[in-house]
Amino acid sequence: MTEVNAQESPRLVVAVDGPSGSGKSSVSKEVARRLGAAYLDTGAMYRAVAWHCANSQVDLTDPEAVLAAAQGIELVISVDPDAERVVVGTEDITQAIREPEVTAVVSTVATNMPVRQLLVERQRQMMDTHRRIVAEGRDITTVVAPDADARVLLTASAEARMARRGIQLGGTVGEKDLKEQISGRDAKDSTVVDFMTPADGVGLVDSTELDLEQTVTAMLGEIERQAGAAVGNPLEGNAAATGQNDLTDSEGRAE
Ligand SMILES: Nc1ncnc2c1ncn2[C@@H]1O[C@H](COP(=O)(O)OP(=O)(O)O)[C@@H](O)[C@H]1O
Ligand SMILES: Nc1ccn([C@H]2C[C@H](O)[C@@H](COP(=O)(O)OP(=O)(O)O)O2)c(=O)n1
Repeated sequence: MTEVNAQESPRLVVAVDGPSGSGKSSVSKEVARRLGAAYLDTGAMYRAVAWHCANSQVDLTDPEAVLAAAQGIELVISVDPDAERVVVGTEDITQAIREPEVTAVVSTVATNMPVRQLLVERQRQMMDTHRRIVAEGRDITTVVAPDADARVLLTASAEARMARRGIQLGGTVGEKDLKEQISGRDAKDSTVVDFMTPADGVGLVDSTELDLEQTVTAMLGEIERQAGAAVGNPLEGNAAATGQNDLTDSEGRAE
């Protein structure tokens, strides 16, 4: 097996969007590992702002207060696909941002347009500092990085997405709550950005009938089709897993 060496490989920017539970995070992380690339979870940034608001008694119904909180946040987010880490100030909130209390309110942050502008700017800055990066979210293919070397919309049926999230949460969440976490949140989020249909030039990967490995393979095929030589050589290498990931700067300061 030949590994991808991030230092020698050409610059590569991959943008991935899709609805909740389509597999963006798990698939993009694995794709980043195999391409010797950094990984940016932009959803974690919206979640961090939501956590920060809740933690500092900011009124989430007041858009200006939420914007002020987003402007003042001291956020550090890792871009190593093997070491997810989100820190606000001195507090590690990697786990806290996945709690249902944050999931329930994050759309309030994500539908605040000035906050979006601010975070989009920070995401672009972070992406600029990495030669090879896979970034995922809802508006990466259309707003954050429309000029990316490869752009992919990852979808799956609502049933498949709900079933996956149910398993991921250990079967602890009832069907009604799952539906709100998946379809309810997507409905709110899609009032400000379209992540259900691919924009012009964006490839589509439908993972409904695929398992995780098959989805990674399909995604890598689509990236190779679009980005060609920038992908490097070859696709089957797993740089990070074999200790060959040459990311010298595994953190991006998002401020
Ligand atoms: N193609 C797939 N087949 C089966 N399970 C999948 C697939 N893609 C992702 N999963 C699982 O579904 C869950 C949700 O995936 P995740 O990557 O968190 O989605 P998203 O980031 O789009 O919300 C995870 O437990 C993940 O392992
Ligand atoms: N680029 C992005 C990324 C996420 N968001 C929003 C949409 C979601 O409700 C939240 C959290 O995103 P995240 O990707 O963590 O959501 P999932 O639970 O994985 O579906 O942020 C966004 O509006 N734009």
